[in-house]
Amino acid sequence: MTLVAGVDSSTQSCKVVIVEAATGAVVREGRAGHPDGTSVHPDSWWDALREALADAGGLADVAAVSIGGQQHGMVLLDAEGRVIRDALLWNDTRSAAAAAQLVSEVGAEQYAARTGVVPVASFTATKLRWVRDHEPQHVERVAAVCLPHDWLTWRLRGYGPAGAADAPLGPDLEQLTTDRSDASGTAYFSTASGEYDLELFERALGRPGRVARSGTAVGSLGVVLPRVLGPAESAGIVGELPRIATSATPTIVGAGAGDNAAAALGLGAEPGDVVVSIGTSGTVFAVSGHPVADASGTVAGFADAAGASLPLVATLNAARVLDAVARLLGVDHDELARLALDAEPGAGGLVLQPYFEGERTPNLPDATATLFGMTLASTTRERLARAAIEGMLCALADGLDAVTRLGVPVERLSLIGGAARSRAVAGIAATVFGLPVTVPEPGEYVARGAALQAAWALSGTRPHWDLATAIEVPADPQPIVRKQYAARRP
Ligand SMILES: Nc1ncnc2c1ncn2[C@@H]1O[C@H](COP(=O)(O)OP(=O)(O)O)[C@@H](O)[C@H]1O
Ligand SMILES: O=C(CO)[C@@H](O)[C@H](O)COP(=O)(O)O
Repeated sequence: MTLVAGVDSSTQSCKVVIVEAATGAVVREGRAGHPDGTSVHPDSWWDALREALADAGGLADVAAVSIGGQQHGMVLLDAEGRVIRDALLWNDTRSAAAAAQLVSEVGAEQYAARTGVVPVASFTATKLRWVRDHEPQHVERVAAVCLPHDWLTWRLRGYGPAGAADAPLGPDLEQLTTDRSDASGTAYFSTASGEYDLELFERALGRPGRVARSGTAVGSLGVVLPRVLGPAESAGIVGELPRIATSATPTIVGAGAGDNAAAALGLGAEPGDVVVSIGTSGTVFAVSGHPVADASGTVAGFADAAGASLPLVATLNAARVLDAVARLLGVDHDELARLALDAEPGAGGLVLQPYFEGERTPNLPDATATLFGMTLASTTRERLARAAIEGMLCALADGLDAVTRLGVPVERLSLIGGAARSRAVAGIAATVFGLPVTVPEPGEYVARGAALQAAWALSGTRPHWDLATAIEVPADPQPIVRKQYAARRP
């Protein structure tokens, strides 16, 4: 039996699944936590990856592995392969003014036409501009810029800071790789052409960039950007690393992907399928045959991990909204779900605008959350629980509207991510979206997509694995919910 592994290095944790290459059946799993915060040292992801791999029984019997990861995070490396500063993550909003500045210099239409996206604080380019403006002491040291999954892929292959025991191959920056899906979240890459837009990179950091190329002389001009691999390409092989049981036969390392694109692979999403993921971020995305350019900036025209496009809307406030309200009510997630299901659609007029962490869609980086419609009658535990789920889902339903307005077809909606495990979320989603909702069997779909990519790199042919459905909820439109929410829109 040939085994392959997939990794989801996400915001809150690192998850590993080891599956049969032929069927996708899960054989072993592992996980490890990531630190809190929106500015994180990449070493903590590397530690978590090794811990999660060990928890999953190691890679000794695994033929190929691939890494899906949280998108957009800015990893800066110096010429010795050292991390220059903590990575600024996708949910760090300090670069909101830098984003506005870049858009005013280039124009929203131009950005959308050249890259598929209009920068907001989440995108890597805006973080580079923030560093240029606020930490100029770092700028001249930057020898390479990469993303979380690019850096972990490089580390897993045995590269890393000069002299580190767990980086036997040393700091060869020319070995950095990425894929289209993650590169398309930088705001200096064209989804349509599959090439970096080096003028936009230089505009952001104030230094010229160039693509990594083996054999380039040390000291060559330009900041190194990872080479963009195709969906079935491999980045190399797993290095001989302490704490990772490696086999006599080399373990191939796949290209890896942004987490949402990996989830689309893991679900086997096709045109007509819309995926709603409720993890730290809330995302709504679809696989599309055509690149999308939305100059309003609501829909990001990302690339997928299989050669197509992945129009996507992301919110900053998703599963953690439910965590916060459960904490406030002093209950666990099962009890929160029970409470919510005991309240009526619309929660008696209680509306939670869930901008706890600022918001990205709509672009309100400094916003805070607000509870509207509190009366003596509406202010109950049940209605608060329901308002939390409804508010979080209404923000995503606005996202779905934006995706469909661009002509992306919607035939089926699948719900994934940590909060899809809630007993209440799928049922309430059917009232808010007004569509049938499918929840696949609980599982790590980003990691599964990465594993599928690993199997693809191994055999050269895209595998098609069966997917088991746990819950199917028929459409149950309750227009009152979105009407109330819309009335409170900023
Ligand atoms: N049954 C549940 N109901 C609601 N939320 C849940 C449930 N189980 C887990 N979660 C939440 O899901 C989130 C983790 O989801 P995950 O998709 O792994 O996040 P990420 O990929 O962003 O790290 C956590 O905030 C966790 O509290
Ligand atoms: O910023 C985005 C998508 O544009 C987020 O979806 C990140 O990719 C983080 O994902 P999670 O860790 O929340 O799954």
